[in-house]
This record gives sequence, C-alpha cells and structure tokens, in this order.
Amino acid sequence: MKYKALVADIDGTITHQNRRLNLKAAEMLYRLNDESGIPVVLATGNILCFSHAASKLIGLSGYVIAENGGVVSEGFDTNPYIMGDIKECRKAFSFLSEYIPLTKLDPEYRKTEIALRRNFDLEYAKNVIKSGKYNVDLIDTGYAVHIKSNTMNKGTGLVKIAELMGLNPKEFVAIGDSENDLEMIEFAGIGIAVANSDQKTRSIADIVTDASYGEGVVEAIERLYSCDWNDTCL
Ligand SMILES: O=C(O)COP(=O)(O)O
Ligand SMILES: [Mg+2]
Repeated sequence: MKYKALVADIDGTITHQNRRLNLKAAEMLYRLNDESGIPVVLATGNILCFSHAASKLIGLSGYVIAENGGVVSEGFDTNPYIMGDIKECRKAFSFLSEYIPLTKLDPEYRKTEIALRRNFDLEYAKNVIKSGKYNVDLIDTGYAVHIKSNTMNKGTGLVKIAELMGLNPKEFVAIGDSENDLEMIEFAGIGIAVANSDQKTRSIADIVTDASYGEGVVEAIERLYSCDWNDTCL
C-alpha cells in the first residue's frame, strides 16, 4: 500500500452543499479508519472544538487540522499544537474594517486566525489587504472568508500531523474542494478534488472525481480500494 492515511476537508467535501454531513461519506470514513487501518484526519477552516466534535461523531480518532492549519490536534484528550499567530490577522482585520463592514464568525474560539461572513466584495478586500502589506492571506472557502497568516495552511498542518503520526505527507491521500485545501492537496502523495471544487483546486489536483460533495468522497475511496491504496489504476 502506497497510501497509508487520508486527510479530508469538511465543508463542501464530506458534506452536502448546505453543510449537512453526507452520511455515506461519513460511514466510509469510519470504516476506513476503524476497520481498514487507514487513519482519517479531518482538516478544516473551522475551530478545534467543532473539528473534534465532527471527528467524534463520525467515529474517528481526534486527529484534526483546524483553523486552516493554525491548530493541530492528535487526539481528544491531548493539548493542541498552536501553529499560527493571530496578532498579524488582528492588525489586518482592523485595517480592512476601516474600508468594509465585517462580521467575525465565532471569534471567542479562534486561536490563530479570523473568520468572516461572506457578505462583502472579496476582490476589493484583497486589494485593500495588499495595500496594507500584512503577512496574511484572505481566502474564501465557499462558506467563510478567512484572514490567516501566510506562513500556515492546511499543507503545513499536514506536515505537522504526519510527523506526529510517524508518516510522510506523501503517504497521505488528501481530498478537498476549495482554495484553503490547495497546499494540503499539493503536499499529499495524491491530491483529489471533488467535482464541485473551484477551478484552481480542480487544476492542481491529481484527480477530480465525477461526483460532487460527499458523493465524490465515496467515489474517491471506492477507487482507492480498487487499486489497493496504490495509484496504479486511478
Ligand atoms: O470554515 C470554513 O470556512 C469551511 O471550512 P472547510 O475547510 O471545512 O471547508
Ligand atoms: Mg471545504
């Protein structure tokens, strides 16, 4: 077996379009982790407690990359690794707020980055941020816009979690749907985009599934099983 673990994005990937968990994908991830000995990591822009709850409810082991790589956890009862620094994001947020009214999402729980409601002109905001020369990225997941440090992402989170699991990132299959998944898809041994993914994510992925959202995850995992977790027949 070339691939020994799987890292999956949450929103837009293992869900339906409206963020409801795709139960077929969840069942497949559970079996993969519990019966086939392929550990499953969840990677999301969402906060640590949400990610842990998702992992627990699917029946996984608590390996999560939260806040777009800012927070990495190797279990439910362990101290998380804080990989990012929120200070630069706060400065960028204050600067951007002078130009655009912004609504923060769950700020009381975020340790390393700032998530915003998607109710403003993103291209304009990106230009404003660029003019301020902050070391941050503004990224749109399709569900929220994030102000995050430009030195951390789900790819750097994958490098950390792979180290904690005694694996190489190239032994991972990564699956996602949007620009916050790009580095994770690149750093993994094989990167998969579900069919609903944005153009850039589709273009850097090794494989784009025929099916969208959670159905795409089911398709990808079935294809991997049929290749015995190698990429020879994909
Ligand atoms: O928190 C978001 O913006 C969406 O998160 P995702 O990384 O699970 O798609
Ligand atoms: Mg997503």
